[in-house]
Amino acid sequence: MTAETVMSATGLKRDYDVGGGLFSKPRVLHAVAGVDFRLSPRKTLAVVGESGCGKSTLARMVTMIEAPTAGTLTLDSTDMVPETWPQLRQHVQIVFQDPYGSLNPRQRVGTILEEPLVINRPRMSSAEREAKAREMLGLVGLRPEHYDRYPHMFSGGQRQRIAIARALMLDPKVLVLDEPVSALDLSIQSAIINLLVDLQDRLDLAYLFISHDLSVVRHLADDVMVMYLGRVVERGAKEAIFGAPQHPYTQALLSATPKADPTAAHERIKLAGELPSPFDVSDGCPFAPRCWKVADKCRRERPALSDDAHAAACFFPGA
Ligand SMILES: Nc1ncnc2c1ncn2[C@@H]1O[C@H](COP(=O)(O)OP(=O)(O)OP(=O)(O)O)[C@@H](O)[C@H]1O
Repeated sequence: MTAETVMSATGLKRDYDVGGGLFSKPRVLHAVAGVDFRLSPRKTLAVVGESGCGKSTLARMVTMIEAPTAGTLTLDSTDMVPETWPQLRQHVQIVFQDPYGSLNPRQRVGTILEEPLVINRPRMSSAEREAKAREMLGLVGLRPEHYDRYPHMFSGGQRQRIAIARALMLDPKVLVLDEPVSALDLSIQSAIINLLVDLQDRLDLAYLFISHDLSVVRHLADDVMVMYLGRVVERGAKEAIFGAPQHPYTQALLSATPKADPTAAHERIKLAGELPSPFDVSDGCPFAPRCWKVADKCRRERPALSDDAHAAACFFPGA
């Protein structure tokens, strides 16, 4: 691993036993089915894909809420296993989609911000905690008097700023941003995205940015990982993914996103059918049932993802 990798995953898997009763065995659902990635300081890796592709499961493993079924996760070369979670957790913080549900309505902003310090920095004095909370309020663009207010007194965008400030209280290395602007009005989204860009720069943060919205990813990402049914089907630098998508699934996702240049020719690819049941994944390519390029080989064999900087798990990549 290079010194420039803050977090890495190798062969990461998470299975769930689903169903099962008196007369039937539970079935195994492969929510994340072998994912590799590297995250560098000051960089943003975007994870994109439809609902159900495994993004939230990945976020739960990375934030040490759930252990992987198989594979390894490391933070600064230390394995992230239940024994090391207590010492590593403070370095990986998460910002959720819903700024209304993620803040305790009965607590003042100051209390909300200081809670992680009360738990993780027991020797810090209350004056030091307050100073840190006020510093973070300023950093996210809020005012000192907001310290004493309650969440209901803020707009959605301001609440998300509070959630971001709380995530920064322990000086993390990695922020997991789980659809952080999806619940906000369009006009507020760009202000929050600009804030995230500014904070990354100032605080040397690495972002794992989970989103189904490619137009947001276009603004924030350095690298992009496209997931489908628990697997990475394409990954590469943002410019490569947006400029020359190789996997038919990525092409379909992109064709449904407004273009940076609205005058450019642009044909929308309609995907046939819904995301299939995660139980019905065959030995072949998981995307085969919805793919317009499908050939016999795709139904029999699963295409691998190469180690190339820009790679697509497809037998017929490209236009
Ligand atoms: N605790 C669980 N028990 C059983 N199945 C689960 C559990 N958590 C997730 N799954 C299943 O794993 C698959 C991936 O789910 P996940 O929530 O990670 O996807 P997602 O891409 O984050 O979707 P969304 O954007 O809707 O949250 C889905 O088929 C889901 O039903």
